Amino acid sequence: MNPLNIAIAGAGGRMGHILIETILQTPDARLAGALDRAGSPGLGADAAAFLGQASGVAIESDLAKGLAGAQYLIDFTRPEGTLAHLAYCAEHGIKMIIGTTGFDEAGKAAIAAAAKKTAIVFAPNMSVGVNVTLKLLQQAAKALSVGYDIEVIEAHHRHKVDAPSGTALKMGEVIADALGRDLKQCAVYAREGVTGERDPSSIGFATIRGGDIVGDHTVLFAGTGERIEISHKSSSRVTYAHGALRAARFLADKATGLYDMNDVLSLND
Ligand SMILES: NC(=O)C1=CN([C@@H]2O[C@H](COP(=O)(O)OP(=O)(O)OC[C@H]3O[C@@H](n4cnc5c(N)ncnc54)[C@H](OP(=O)(O)O)[C@@H]3O)[C@@H](O)[C@H]2O)C=CC1
Ligand SMILES: O=C(O)C1=N[C@H](C(=O)O)C[C@H](O)C1
Repeated sequence: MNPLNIAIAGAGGRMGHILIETILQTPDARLAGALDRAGSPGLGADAAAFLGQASGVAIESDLAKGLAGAQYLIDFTRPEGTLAHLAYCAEHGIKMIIGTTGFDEAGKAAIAAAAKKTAIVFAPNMSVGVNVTLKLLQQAAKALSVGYDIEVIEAHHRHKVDAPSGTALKMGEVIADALGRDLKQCAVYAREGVTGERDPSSIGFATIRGGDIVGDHTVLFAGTGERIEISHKSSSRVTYAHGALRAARFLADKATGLYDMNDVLSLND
């Protein structure tokens, strides 16, 4: 069996490290390249140096060098980095697995456009558990559509730069869709001062940042006389890395198209 030749963007980042470690332990995958942004301190070093190992793959900022032997690019970086990689991958038919969060509408549109030229899985959370939780939320929202106030609470490590998390926003979208609401119209992202009473049609978001929290998400359905909480807690980033590799395997027979983890995990209704 030919291995999946995978390059990693953000090779020096938290997700980059766990992805490189996971690929080196995965028989059907081969580390085929490693990228980081120009100016990154790790450029030129072996991509597995942080493990005390030699992978034979140096970290590059030049996309042509870093992607020369790659069929897939797994990208967990920042929107501006992903969008630069996207243009190159679309042009060269390199399939992408995009885990980066924090895109604006124009960024999401650019990903959809690139998927006409190459195959892409784009998902704010690649863990199996979160994607199953999204299904539970869909069901709960339909059953609790009247008389329950909905609040999404997320907590992440002190280094996270975007808020609310991509996963929290996805949870809000899934719930809003199930209720026939538009998240853009009903989301409340912050409260301070005299806010007035809660609008029952709103979906509230609360963000906590601190320490080394990998990623916790809870959706609270608060009714009269009872509360339902649906929670997912990540204790290791390895679950995201395994999801990203499942996404790469899923793309093996796809030439173009935009997919999400529902497609990868066969969770579509
Ligand atoms: N979909 C999912 O399942 C998950 C998604 N994420 C998302 O993945 C992203 C990365 O998270 P994490 O690994 O914790 O972040 P880190 O900050 O640890 O890593 C980001 C990496 O991307 C590099 N980078 C930053 N800017 C650019 C750029 N403009 N071009 C190229 N590379 C760049 C950084 O380089 P340098 O350090 O030199 O700046 C670093 O190597 C976030 O958006 C996060 O929300 C995270 C976990 C799971
Ligand atoms: O930045 C992180 O760490 C994470 N980001 C993703 C998000 O924004 O939802 C996924 C996970 O929660 C970890």
